Amino acid sequence: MHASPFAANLVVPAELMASSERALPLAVLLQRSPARWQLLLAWLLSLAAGLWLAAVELYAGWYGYSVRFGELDFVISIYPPLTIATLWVLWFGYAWGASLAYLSTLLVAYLSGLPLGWALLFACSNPLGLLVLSLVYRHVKVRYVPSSLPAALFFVTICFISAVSSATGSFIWSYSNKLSAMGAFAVWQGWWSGNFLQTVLTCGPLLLLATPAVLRWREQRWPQRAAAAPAQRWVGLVAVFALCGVLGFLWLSFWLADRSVAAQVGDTAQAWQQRAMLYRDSAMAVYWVLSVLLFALVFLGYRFFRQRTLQLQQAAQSVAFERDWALQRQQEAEQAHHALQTLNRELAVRMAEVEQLQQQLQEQAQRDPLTRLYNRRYLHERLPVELQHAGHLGQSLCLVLIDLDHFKAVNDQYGHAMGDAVLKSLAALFAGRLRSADFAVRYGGEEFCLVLPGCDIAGAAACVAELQQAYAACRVAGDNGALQDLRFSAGIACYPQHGCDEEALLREADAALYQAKAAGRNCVRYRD
Ligand SMILES: Nc1nc2c(ncn2[C@@H]2O[C@H](COP(=O)(O)OP(=O)(O)OP(=O)(O)O)[C@@H](O)[C@H]2O)c(=O)[nH]1
Repeated sequence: MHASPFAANLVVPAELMASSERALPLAVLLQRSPARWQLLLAWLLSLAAGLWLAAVELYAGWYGYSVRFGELDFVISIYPPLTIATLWVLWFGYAWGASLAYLSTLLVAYLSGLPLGWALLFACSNPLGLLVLSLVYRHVKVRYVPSSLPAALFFVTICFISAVSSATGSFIWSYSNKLSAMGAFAVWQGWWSGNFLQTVLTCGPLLLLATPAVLRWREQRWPQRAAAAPAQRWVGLVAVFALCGVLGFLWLSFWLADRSVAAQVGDTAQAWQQRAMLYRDSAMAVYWVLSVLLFALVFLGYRFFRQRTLQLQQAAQSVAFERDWALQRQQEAEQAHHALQTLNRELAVRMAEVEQLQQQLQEQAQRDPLTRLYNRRYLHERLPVELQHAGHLGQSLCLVLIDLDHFKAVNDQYGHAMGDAVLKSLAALFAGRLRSADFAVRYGGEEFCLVLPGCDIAGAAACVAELQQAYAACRVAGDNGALQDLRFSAGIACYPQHGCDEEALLREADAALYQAKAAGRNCVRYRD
């Protein structure tokens, strides 16, 4: 039995392995197992660590590195809870990391004096950026561990898109803190660049170092089923999302720069100078963002078409494999068919041989070997059938017993060979003179029996008389001389008048034969 191996042939190349493991649902916390407490404890410790680090920053009054970008001073903000939340998103799923990011940001914002309403809104910014990250990694087949160059480049790209997405929070911050447009622009630039650099520089190494151990720990407690096939439409969605984000980024960059100068300085020459400088600085930022975007789109497109190409190649391979497999099966079937035909032919030959042997055996069982006449067994088989047939047709049937006269003397005088020859010559006479419906049987040593269906006594007597004449005319030659004028006596019994069965008829014919012998031989007798 051949199993189609084409399914086994569909091996996904290593580089197309599912990028992120399937998310661990929050519902695992409801399962009755010690592992849920470990997980909850780990999550709470992560939250506490993030909050503690954020609080340290808050009270130390240090939010990141100050840099000068052209004429603009801004702080590349560092926000520790973001690193922890990103790792939770990638290792355990969006819900774990997003909830952690939201709660820590909410607390930090509230502690730093933001009104609760604004804080609740503001805390959505990082989960928004993480959503982009999570969506991309769940639906594009790239490993999130940056262990190879493509994976690392993809990681940097996605971190950038995620950072730009989450930087929307900077406007809420600026607005709620009543910062000028110029200040908002600086906060925003610092937010996304800090977010981006922090994620790449802290999460990247941590993912490389700790992912195997974390996943082993997770796998032991919550073994995963096979990852679902990624939906290709998400690739397009993510690309559109990124494009919209960056186009928004460009528009905001110029709008803020323009507004800041127009609002603060007015339409003077100094204002125009400041405006030109801001445009130049923004253009630089735009240049870098566009470069990254271009790279991201090219990379995403490359990955997408590579995946599609590989899938097509695999499909073509499996079709070719399936076709070869089917051809092979067909060849095997043809070979089997030929072998079967040869066997059938051999079987037919053997069957014919067996039939021939059976016929020979049957002949041997029914014939006398010396005279080739039927034997007594045949008479017992055939006579009842002939009697039944005669009864159906209302016809008569004669049975004649023949015994050679003085045959012993032949043997004694000329030898057994001559005796055999005499027996054979009489048998030949029967074969030549009887009708096709009649048959002759060698009944005993020198005794013969004739069965003549449809024949009455007169007909039988005439037949016997002809045979006696012919026999007398026979000349049988042997080594010791030749014999002529051979004689036999006969007794006739006729169905139905002398009997209706084999035994009665044989008895009657034997009695008649006895009478013929008694009457001097070379004659025929029957009862009228
Ligand atoms: N050569 C030869 N002789 C046979 C065969 N079967 C029987 N005999 C001989 O046939 C002879 C029969 O002799 P008997 O029964 O005395 O009969 P008979 O000499 O013909 O005398 P009647 O029948 O009275 O005329 C015996 O000598 C048998 O040996 C045979 O197959 N071949």
